Amino acid sequence: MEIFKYLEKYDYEQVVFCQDKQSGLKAIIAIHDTTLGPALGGTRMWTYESEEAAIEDALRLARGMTYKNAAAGLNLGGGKTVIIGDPRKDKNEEMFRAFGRFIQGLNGRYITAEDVGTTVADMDLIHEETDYVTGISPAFGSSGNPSPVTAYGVYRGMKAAAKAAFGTDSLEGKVIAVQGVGNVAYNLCKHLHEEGAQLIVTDINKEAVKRAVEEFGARAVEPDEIYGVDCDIYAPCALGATINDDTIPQLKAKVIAGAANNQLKETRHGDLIHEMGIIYAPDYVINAGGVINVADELYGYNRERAMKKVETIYNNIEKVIEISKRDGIPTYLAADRMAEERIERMRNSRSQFLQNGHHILSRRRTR
Ligand SMILES: NC(=O)C1=CN([C@@H]2O[C@H](COP(=O)(O)OP(=O)(O)OC[C@H]3O[C@@H](n4cnc5c(N)ncnc54)[C@H](O)[C@@H]3O)[C@@H](O)[C@H]2O)C=CC1
Ligand SMILES: CC(C)CC(=O)C(=O)O
Repeated sequence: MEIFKYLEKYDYEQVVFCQDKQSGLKAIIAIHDTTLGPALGGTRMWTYESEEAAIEDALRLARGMTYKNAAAGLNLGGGKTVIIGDPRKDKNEEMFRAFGRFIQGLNGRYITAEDVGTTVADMDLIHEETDYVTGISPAFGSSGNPSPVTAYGVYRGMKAAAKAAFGTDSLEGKVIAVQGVGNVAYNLCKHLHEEGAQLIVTDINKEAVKRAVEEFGARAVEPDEIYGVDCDIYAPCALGATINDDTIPQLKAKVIAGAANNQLKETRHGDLIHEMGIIYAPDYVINAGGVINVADELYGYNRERAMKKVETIYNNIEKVIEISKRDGIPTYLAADRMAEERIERMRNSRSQFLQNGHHILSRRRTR
């Protein structure tokens, strides 16, 4: 991988490699763009096939956060961390504390939170070493686990996309195929079940599938069968790149709306589904609920205020679909334009985020 060529192509600011032999920490912090403010994005722990795959994931996810935070109207830039390792076997206290010290060393340019493979308990360990972490336990005046709020935002965004496709935002009786029933999708399924949707689920974790079958009356299918099932809505809620050359020909859904980051393998796959008449709710617009929620901590967490902002996801999905129809462009492009326009507007009045010795997070303890 020609790293600087890649960084230049998408204009990344900084990549930090963190190594701590004692704890086994191997982490990559990618900071994409801090025009709007410090980079906020979660930490993913995953067993990557190669170091190159881990670097690529960190970079793609960090850029996604720049667009997510901008489109959500947050005054935050985009960054993300990946920790290389198996979250079921390789975690230890020293690892997250060492990672916390690396974050502290960035002096506020990057703020972390949960993502796949990390939990509130992990964030609490990071918090032992740095204030630049969100999604820690509510006992610290924090917002806790972001997944239920992400799920609520996805549910609202899915309704907005359904309205454009079916003429009503009611999901009653709609058949929804959910890929991955982890932290976010479990909570999403709860909302969908309560509204009377019929669920088809899959996961590589059999326990997660069993829970969805038992609690929501979902029908279970094998992981590779989910793309081709007869359904109204496909909700990708596992990992990225599931909308690709292999899966697109199998899709029967009229709407794609789910929580996963980086759902399109390549942008041309967004063009393809647009040509097929599928309404795609852009990933970083629909799954912004979690980051909106944790970002509220920067003002002293207020759940009511955070949830009010999460509600705007419905309008943002409507807006993106409107722009797509008006300009005859795919929704992913409409979302990119919306985010880029906001960053450009702010670029004129702000340069790189600079720490001024008094970070906004320092307010959290005083309330
Ligand atoms: N947790 C949050 O608040 C947010 C999460 N996201 C994204 O949403 C997605 C889900 O996140 P979480 O629910 O937190 O993660 P999670 O790890 O709790 O859930 C993911 C689930 O997908 C399953 N899975 C993995 N590969 C699979 C495959 N090939 N087929 C079927 N199932 C598979 C896993 O077994 C797991 O149950 C991720 O892409 C994440 O980056 C985005 C925004 C916020
Ligand atoms: C989990 C969120 C709090 C932040 C994030 O990394 C995301 O939205 O993907």
